[in-house]
Amino acid sequence: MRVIVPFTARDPKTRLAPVLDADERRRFAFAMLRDVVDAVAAAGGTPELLVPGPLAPPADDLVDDSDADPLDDLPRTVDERPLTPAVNAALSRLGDGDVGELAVVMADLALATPEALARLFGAGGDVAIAPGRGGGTNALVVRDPDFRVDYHGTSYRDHRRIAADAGLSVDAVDSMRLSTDVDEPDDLVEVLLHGDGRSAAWLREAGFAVDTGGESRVAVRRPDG
Ligand SMILES: Nc1nc2c(ncn2[C@@H]2O[C@H](COP(=O)(O)OP(=O)(O)OP(=O)(O)O)[C@@H](O)[C@H]2O)c(=O)[nH]1
Ligand SMILES: C[C@H](OP(=O)(O)O)C(=O)O
Repeated sequence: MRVIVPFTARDPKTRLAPVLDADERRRFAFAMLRDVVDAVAAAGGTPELLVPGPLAPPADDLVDDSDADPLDDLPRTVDERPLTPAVNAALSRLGDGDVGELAVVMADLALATPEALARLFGAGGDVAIAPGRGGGTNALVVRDPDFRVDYHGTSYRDHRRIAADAGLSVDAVDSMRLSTDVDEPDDLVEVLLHGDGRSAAWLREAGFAVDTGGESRVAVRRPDG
């Protein structure tokens, strides 16, 4: 399965600005991207980056010199357009030659595991969707050239409608790990609680910890932040 991973390092993760400065958001975005690329490859997928320009990954965030960067030598398509037209251009390869299916997996799925992704890749339907909490579309598999994406807002609902209008079947994949995209400060607690990759390690290194201190809902704290 070829797996497109859209990623931008241009002022990424702005909704995390209340807790991370611009350089930190960029580093954390790369840590999540590396986790996602590792999980996609371990699930048997072939990751390809979809980026708006050249990438300059922060090498000093790797654990040590022997820590191979999963981004090295990864195939990448550069498309300066916004997310939706860039992904649709990538999906237009469907039906060419031997490209019978393509997956799109967002780079902010810090909890994605090989098992969860393998379940998505093996799901049925002309379109298989892993919804995000709040109505987004965190990952999908497309097997029909008539399907097009329309991201942002309640894109899960929009994608179901687009598929229905084209007469395509949809399989929804119920997965806590794929439904957790890391957008808001509250999402960081999920990474600390359930993550065991570079993203969780990066947050701990940056001083974040789970805060159970009397709130009705658990949060994160960063004593020096
Ligand atoms: N290639 C490409 N990827 C993008 C673009 N915008 C967002 N992405 C990626 O799409 C995925 C979902 O991004 P969002 O969470 O919607 O946006 P974000 O820019 O990361 O975060 P916010 O600034 O908080 O909205 C992430 O993997 C992003 O890196 C874009 O314009 N081009
Ligand atoms: C990609 C987009 O992400 P969001 O903007 O909802 O985080 C979506 O799920 O449609």
